[in-house]
Amino acid sequence: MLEIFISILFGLLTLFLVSLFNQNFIKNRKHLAPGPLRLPIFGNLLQIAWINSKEPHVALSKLAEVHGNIMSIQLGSVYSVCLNSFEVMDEYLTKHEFSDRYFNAWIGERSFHKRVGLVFANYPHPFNQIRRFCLKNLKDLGFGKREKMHSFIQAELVDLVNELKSSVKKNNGIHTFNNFFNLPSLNIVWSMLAGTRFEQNDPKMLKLVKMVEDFAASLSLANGVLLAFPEWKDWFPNLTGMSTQRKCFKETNDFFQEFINERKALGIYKTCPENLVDNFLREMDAGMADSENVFTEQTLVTIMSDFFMAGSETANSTLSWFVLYLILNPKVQSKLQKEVDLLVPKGTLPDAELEPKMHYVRATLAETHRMASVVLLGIPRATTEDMICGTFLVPKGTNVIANLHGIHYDKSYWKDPENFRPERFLDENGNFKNDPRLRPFGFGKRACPGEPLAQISLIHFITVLVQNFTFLPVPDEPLPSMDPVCGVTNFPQVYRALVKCRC
Ligand code: HEM
Repeated sequence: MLEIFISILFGLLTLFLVSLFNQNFIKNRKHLAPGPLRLPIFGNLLQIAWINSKEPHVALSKLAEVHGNIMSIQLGSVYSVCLNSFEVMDEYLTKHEFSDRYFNAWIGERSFHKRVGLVFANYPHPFNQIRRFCLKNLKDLGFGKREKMHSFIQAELVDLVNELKSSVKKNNGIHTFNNFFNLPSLNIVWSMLAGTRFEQNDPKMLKLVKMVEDFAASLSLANGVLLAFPEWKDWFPNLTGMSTQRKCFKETNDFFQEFINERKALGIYKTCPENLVDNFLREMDAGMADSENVFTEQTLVTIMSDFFMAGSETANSTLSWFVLYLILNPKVQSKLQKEVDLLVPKGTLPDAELEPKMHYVRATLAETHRMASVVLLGIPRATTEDMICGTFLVPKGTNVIANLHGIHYDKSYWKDPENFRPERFLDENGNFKNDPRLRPFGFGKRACPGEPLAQISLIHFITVLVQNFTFLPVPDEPLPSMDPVCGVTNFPQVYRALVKCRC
């Protein structure tokens, strides 16, 4: 019996060593970027988990200190390259050859198992066509223009202030921040797609909020393993969170399809289109005869889902971090209130002329973006052909990870990255100064198309929040934790605050 056991053990050990040797030395690795030793099956996943299982971006930054800013990482079966400095991201992510997205069977679950939509559209075709359509629509519908945005956002802000006031009144001045900014963030994206907003407590809106929250909750690290082992989604659907996700994808896609059906039945889109969906339906009709037409209903459903997933979670997370930073940095909060009180009369919003004068508000937003780095590792890119980076080969189809958190926490540049210090974005005269190394919205052709919309709405939210409230720690409770909850976006843990109305 013992002999059989020893033979099996010996066999397994030999298999392990052969595989280890093959993975690291036999395959043609000598031209590839350096990286940590790959283990059989898991590649580098175990090392990443060993270094920091809760914050993989921190583990990648640590590994990059040893292996360099262009580093090979084997994520299970997926060969990847991780970029870790501003210089390499600025040089490579702006190139055509780095402008595709990594796509696998897991990612395809949300988009009819096809590369339709915008976020994962194949580069350059149909990406160029779809992106051009989306940008033109954002522009034509007024998103990105301050005056137009003003009217869209106003209603969200009024509701937000009332909601917070009534919550603190009910709870002796205490509010628990848990996805509090989800609803207004979703509503802004919805008004872009649909041309209208939902009223508070509209059952349809509440359903949509729940779907997006369930989806975000399902994006745990256990679920992230599907990036490395997409086939596990069918082998272990419950363990990997795939079952919940499938339900979310179906519900959200059905929701969008229902709206598209309503617009089609209404028929207004043919004569006077009112929103992005109407404009898309027109493109669909115009291209009916063209077999190459990329304007299909599945593409439209996926674009809607893309904007929801990409636009609402990010704004919700940024605002949640912003309030938390204010609680922990009372001096910043009073400086902000001073500037807002001076420039923006109570009950009004900053208009297009005032906004450039709001130096401290803009600096605080920039510092919030830097410190929160809500899209920690970007959205995975892929190379369209073999590329030489420095002296290394990055083969065609490589999954490329951009460690955006790494560039925002680079000690050699920011000096004290762990401190929340908006002043780093002010010049000697107290004027806001942008920093090219602040890259929350990414790089190049695939950079975030929602940036103008996000920036304008965030400035409005910040202004109204400090205009109306002061956020403080809850007396006799430990300070809220800065430890993040990492999924695709980076969230603060649920926290409580003492909220004082400034009315
Ligand atoms: C705080 C707010 C936001 C942050 C930090 C953020 C960040 C990002 C980042 C890092 C990327 C990947 C860029 C790259 O690959 O280089 C991205 C892509 C994208 N974002 Fe945003 N985003 C925000 C808000 C929004 C909003 C409001 C929308 C829509 C209304 C949006 C829609 C998208 C889309 C569609 C893409 C994919 C673009 C493509 O692949 O061509 N985002 N975003």
